[in-house]
This record gives sequence, C-alpha cells and structure tokens, in this order.
Amino acid sequence: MRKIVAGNWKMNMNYHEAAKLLDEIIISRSSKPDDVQLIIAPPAIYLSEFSSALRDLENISLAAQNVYHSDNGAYTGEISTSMLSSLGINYCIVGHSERRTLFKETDTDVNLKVKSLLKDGIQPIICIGELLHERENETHFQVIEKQILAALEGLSEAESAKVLWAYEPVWAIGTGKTASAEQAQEMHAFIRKILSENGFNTQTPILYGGSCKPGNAKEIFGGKDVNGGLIGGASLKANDFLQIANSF
Ligand SMILES: O=C(CO)COP(=O)(O)O
Repeated sequence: MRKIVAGNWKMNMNYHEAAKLLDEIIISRSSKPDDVQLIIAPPAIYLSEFSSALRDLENISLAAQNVYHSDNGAYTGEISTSMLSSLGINYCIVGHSERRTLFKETDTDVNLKVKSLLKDGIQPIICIGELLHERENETHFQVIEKQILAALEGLSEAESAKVLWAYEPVWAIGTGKTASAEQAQEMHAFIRKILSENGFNTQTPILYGGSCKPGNAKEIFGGKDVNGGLIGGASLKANDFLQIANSF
C-alpha cells in the first residue's frame, strides 16, 4: 500500500509565506527521493502557480481543499472540478469536518462532489470522523459507517478504488488531543470492513488526521491499516511536515 502524507494548509499564510514554505518542501524533497508521497493542499488561490512549480516533481502532488460539484456556470465564488483538472490537480479534499460544521456541507454534497471529481479524473480524499459526544456515547462506528456509505452512494467498485480516505476524529482536530494509535488502527480496520461488506474497493489508502505531529506520527503510522496522515497545523512548518513524512 502506498504511503501518503498530506498537508492541509487550510486558510493560512499569505502568498509570500506560502511560496516560501512550498520552496522549503521542494528543496528538501528533491535532494531526497522517498517512497512516501507528499500531497500539499494550499488555499485554492495558490494552486495555479504551485502546479507550475511542481510540474517536474513526481513525489509531491497538489490537492484542492474543496470544490463545487456542478459543471461550469453561474455559481459566483465557486471552483469547478474541470477547472482543477485543467491545472493538473490530482486530488481534492472533500467533506472536511470544518466544511461540514462551518459551511453546513451535507453527506449528499459530499457524494455529489466525489462523483464530479471522479468524472474529471481527480481523486477525492474523503474526510470522515465522529464528534466528541458520538465517541463518548459509543455511536462512533455507526457515524463512520453512515458517512462512508453516503459518500459512495451510487458508485461502482472500480470508482471506489480511486478514493482516498482520511479518518479525522473531530475531537482531535486542532485540539492537541490525538486519537491513540489503537483507536486509529481500530477505526481504520473498521473502515476497510465496511468497504468490503458493501462491495467497495478495500485497497485504497486511509490516512489519519487530528493533531498528528512529529512526536506522535511514528506510533500512529505503525497501525497496519494506517497508510499515512492528513496534517493540519504541523504541515505549516517544513521541518515538522517532513519529519512526519519520515516517520514510517
Ligand atoms: O484537520 C486536519 C487536517 O485536515 C487536522 O488538523 P490538525 O493537524 O491541526 O489537528
């Protein structure tokens, strides 16, 4: 299974700071080829320039943080999957908990985005994760199962093979509270079980996200169903991000 470490920069950094961080990552990567694939998800406004900068680098790819599901048209402020595809963007994060909570994105929206991305040849990184009270009242497995099945509604096994998953327990995002390595592995194995039981591809990468840092990445990535990480805060410093990528 391929190993992936993805940095979700969220809405951080002005243009100069973002370009500097990308340069630092490129410099340290080009001198050290690695079997770990890096994915950077910068704010959308930087994607065009970054895609030119990364054109010749195979082990660093770009992801959008969000997309709209319709074909081009009268949707002021939105970005379409075909626009991403025309820039050669390979991945797009979908259904991040911040979008579900702050921007009221529903499971149906996530499903429409996944379908539109696949139509345009972009691999979705689908984020799923339970809230703190759902973990506390032990409904977390049901919540995750529902999110998986809703995201893949109407998709074939072959289409599901193009999807990447990010298990991001919402209570661990930006809180400094990480899921234990056991909790992460347990949920990743459960995700594969649900995919298998429903006839979907089980060999797609499942990343862990939520307060993943250089100090805890190795332990978390030790789980046999943990194929990497989706990193927020720690992806904003080149050293931390690269240290996490070297944690397998
Ligand atoms: O939301 C995340 C990645 O998408 C995780 O964020 P943190 O690593 O800052 O907790």
